[in-house]
Amino acid sequence: MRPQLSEYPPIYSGKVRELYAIDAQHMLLVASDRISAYDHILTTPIPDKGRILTAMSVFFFDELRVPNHLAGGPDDDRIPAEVLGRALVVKRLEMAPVECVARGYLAGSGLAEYRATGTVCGIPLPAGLVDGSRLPQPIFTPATKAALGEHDENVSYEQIAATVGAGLAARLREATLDVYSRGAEIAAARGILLADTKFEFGTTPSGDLLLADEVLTPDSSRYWDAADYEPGRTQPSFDKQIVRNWLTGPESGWDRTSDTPPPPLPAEVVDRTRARYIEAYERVSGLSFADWPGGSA
Ligand SMILES: Nc1ncnc(-c2cnn(Cc3cccc(F)c3)c2)c1Cl
Repeated sequence: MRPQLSEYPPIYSGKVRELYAIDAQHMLLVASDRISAYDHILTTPIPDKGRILTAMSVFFFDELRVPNHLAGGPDDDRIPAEVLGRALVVKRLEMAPVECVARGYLAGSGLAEYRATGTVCGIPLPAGLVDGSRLPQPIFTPATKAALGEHDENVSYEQIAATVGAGLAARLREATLDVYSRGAEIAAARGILLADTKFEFGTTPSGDLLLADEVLTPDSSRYWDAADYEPGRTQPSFDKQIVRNWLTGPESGWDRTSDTPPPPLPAEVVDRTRARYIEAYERVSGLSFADWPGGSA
């Protein structure tokens, strides 16, 4: 008999995820069906988004064989029925206060910093790069965690070393670049470019460094379709472009420069977006989402 979610004290609620306490050593990490766009959490959920992104994290945890915070499988008895398939039992860690970002391509805040300074997080890059340029090799571009609703602040490696110590900073950089490179290689072989990603790591009482949080999902990474890749413009998001186009198109009646919240999404946009998340999972993992726990079936 599975416990009720209400038996677990809530610890933290993020934009699209929640964290609950199971016991002194374990937490429940829950992914919702909420989707955010243009820094707004949309009122319309994408059915199964939480389950699909949980399945993606589990695929990469398993495939990349990285020491990680998982304390059980996706059907662990401690997972309440109402969140089965979109929740994971994880070991409670001492989280490093660093957003560990790896970039293989230039986009977003990295592009903005490059255009202003020719560097990203103090790392000099070749001249002449454009939006979407592939970098000569992936770079570690850490950020400090921002308050809910704020953007993370890119910081230099030296600043991270000053914060967490040279030893842990080196371990974070090495693990970040290793996991990103191997994950990006798997995805690229299946036609999906992981342009960048954000990891979180934590340590156990005995000092082991474990990969935590979500891993190489479309919420923590930029997913681009390799077939549409064309440097020199903003690349379309594999999973969010349908929503972005509708919100900024003539049908939504929404002005993203206004302070008004985005309108609800039409069913067709929701359905196509759900299909894109499933397509991303099945292409990257080679697995069938139909086999994943939870859901109405
Ligand atoms: N294994 C761990 N041990 C200790 N703390 C964390 C931890 C804290 N914060 N976050 C980010 C987050 C993940 C999901 C839902 C949220 F609401 C927030 C993760 C983890 Cl994953």
